[in-house]
Amino acid sequence: EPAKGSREHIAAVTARVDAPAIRANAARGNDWPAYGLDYAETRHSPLTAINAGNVNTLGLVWSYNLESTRGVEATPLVVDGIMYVTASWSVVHAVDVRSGKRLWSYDPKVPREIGFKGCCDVVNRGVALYKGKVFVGTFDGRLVALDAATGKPVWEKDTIEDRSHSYTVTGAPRVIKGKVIIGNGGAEYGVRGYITAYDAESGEQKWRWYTVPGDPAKPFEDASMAKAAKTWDPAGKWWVNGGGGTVWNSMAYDPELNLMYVGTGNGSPWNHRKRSPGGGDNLYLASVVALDPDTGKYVWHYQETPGDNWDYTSVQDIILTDLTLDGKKRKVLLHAPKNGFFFVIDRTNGKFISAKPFTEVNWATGYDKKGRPIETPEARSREAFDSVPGPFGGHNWHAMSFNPKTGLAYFPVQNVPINLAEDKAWTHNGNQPGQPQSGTGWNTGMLINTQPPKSKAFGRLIAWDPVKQKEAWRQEYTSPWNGGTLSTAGNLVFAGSADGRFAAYRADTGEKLWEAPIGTGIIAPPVTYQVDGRQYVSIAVGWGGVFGLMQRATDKQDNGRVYTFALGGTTPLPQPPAYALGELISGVKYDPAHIPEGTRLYVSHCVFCHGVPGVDKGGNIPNLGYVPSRDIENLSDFVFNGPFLKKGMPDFTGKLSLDDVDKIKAFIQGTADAVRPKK
Ligand SMILES: O=C(O)c1cc(C(=O)O)c2c(n1)C(=O)C(=O)c1cc(C(=O)O)[nH]c1-2
Ligand SMILES: [Ca+2]
Repeated sequence: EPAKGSREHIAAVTARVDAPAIRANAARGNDWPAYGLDYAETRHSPLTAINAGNVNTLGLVWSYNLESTRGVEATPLVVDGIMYVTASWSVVHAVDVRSGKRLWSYDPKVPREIGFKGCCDVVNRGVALYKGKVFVGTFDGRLVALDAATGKPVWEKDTIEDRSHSYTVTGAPRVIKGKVIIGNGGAEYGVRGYITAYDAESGEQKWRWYTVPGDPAKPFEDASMAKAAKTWDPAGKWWVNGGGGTVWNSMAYDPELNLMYVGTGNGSPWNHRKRSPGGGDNLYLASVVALDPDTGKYVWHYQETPGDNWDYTSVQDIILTDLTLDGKKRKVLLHAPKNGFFFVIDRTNGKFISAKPFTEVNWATGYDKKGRPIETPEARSREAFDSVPGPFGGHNWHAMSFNPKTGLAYFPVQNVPINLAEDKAWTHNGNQPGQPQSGTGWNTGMLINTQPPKSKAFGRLIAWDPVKQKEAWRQEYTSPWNGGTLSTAGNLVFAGSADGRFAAYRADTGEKLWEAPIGTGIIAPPVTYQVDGRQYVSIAVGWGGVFGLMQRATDKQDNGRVYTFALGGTTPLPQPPAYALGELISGVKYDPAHIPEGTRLYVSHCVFCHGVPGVDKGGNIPNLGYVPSRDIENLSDFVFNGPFLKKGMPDFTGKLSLDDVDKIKAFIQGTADAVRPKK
């Protein structure tokens, strides 16, 4: 017997992680060997040692510093006490659960200068584990296989077929039938979505499936693309910008049906009229698609948001389960995408069963019997529309779990108010292949927040009954953007929140039973597992993601950390340092006549990282209302080849003029002046 935590031990226990082991573990719950725990991605653990009766004695065992200052979104994987977790910039850490100490770490050395190529922070949602190898998709689009015992790279593949466009990888790979499967992101900048399978052993590419058709003047890759092209209008030249449909988060697999399921992303540009002037559903955007995992061949799809116009990605977690509906047992999939409706779909054939709103919704009143949304007249307004849910989703990537005993799905629900109006001047310019990818502003074909949004911000944790299609309970949060969930057979739901609390709730009633004040905002989902007969709960913490770039709900902020809890744990919680906002800027000279144009420039180049000056309070990226006033006076020093290129800020040389910068300054100081409390 090699010593626990030794290379021999790690090699032996990780070598055993294969399909039968992952399936057997789903019933025992000793390990957490795959992203959603099992292929059905239920995130429901059968462990009961920690339960509703004793969770109040849960305490910290150890915390581990991820040395990360940006968003941490990873689901840690654990096999016999060996944990694999990722931090920002796709850095992988192997941690010994028995000691809380580092075994190894691996930094894929993503060039920090490309940070701006991602819409939504330099995050990573975790690794896949299979037969002794750990697989990570890196922010710059590589898929790297590491030796699980040593952290040394075994093979590496470039998954990006066109580097003139801003593709990034933030999602966790999955391993299905010996193939590592990974998609990518970039639909805020103009890319064509696809998903690729590589042989886990050799890295050889096995298949690739595109989610949207390419240039119709060229041969289509397969029949699914020819079929999809009929739902797009060539007058929109969607292929120039790529069309979107990125697969940046969810996958699930049904071994009996031999089908894998992927969720696809929004249209690129967002604006449907710009993308496809004659209308059309624009397949396979915002859909759940079933593929043959052996060949990558399209089998069926169900499109949740036809003709997407609101960044309504359908990449949210997909959960496979069986439900008794009208007295019949049905193989279904459960899905709560950004668009605010909870879907129950027949996973054998993609047939729509039901959809009901799980949150406030104003773009559609419901779904008809065929599974098409009934849109409200204002939903496609050119002038202005605060879509609810907003583009950050009624539910984003934050993990959902499903407890078959309570019959409830648990996930965080929210609204982030955003106003959308058509950018009438938008053209394909600036995003042509071969030209420098702009990436210096979202390429949406929309004016975003040039008019102040009126919808309300909120966040809550809900339990949803997919049979009744009804909320069973809720817990209100203090803000949007909260952590994903873990469900356990101990009648518990665990989840963290934006305001830095990690809590356990009764799964059947929602009553809060336990809480740990972590301090730092939480977005990632917890996991649970058993080591040497003791049950643990772990959560990776690190504020960030798209909302976390510009806003936060805490006054404390620490590096990324993994926290591990067990019954009777007595380690004191680390106290994160306080986060203090600076003074509101003042005295920067400007011409008020510049404010309207400055607003347009600011919202198209700055707002999605820096937020609204003096209104948002700054997240991981400073709010420009609260930096030293002289930095705004000297704004061009930061905008053109500035000091933050190494942190991922773009260089706006050639994209903005000195005049433009003056107008942006006017907007920043003007907005700060407008919100300054009157004496
Ligand atoms: O369309 C895309 O390709 C794409 C990619 C990503 C991503 O890769 O993180 C996000 C989004 N869209 C998106 O719309 C979104 O709200 C979002 C939030 C986050 C995050 O990690 O916090 N990523 C993304
Ligand atoms: Ca998106």
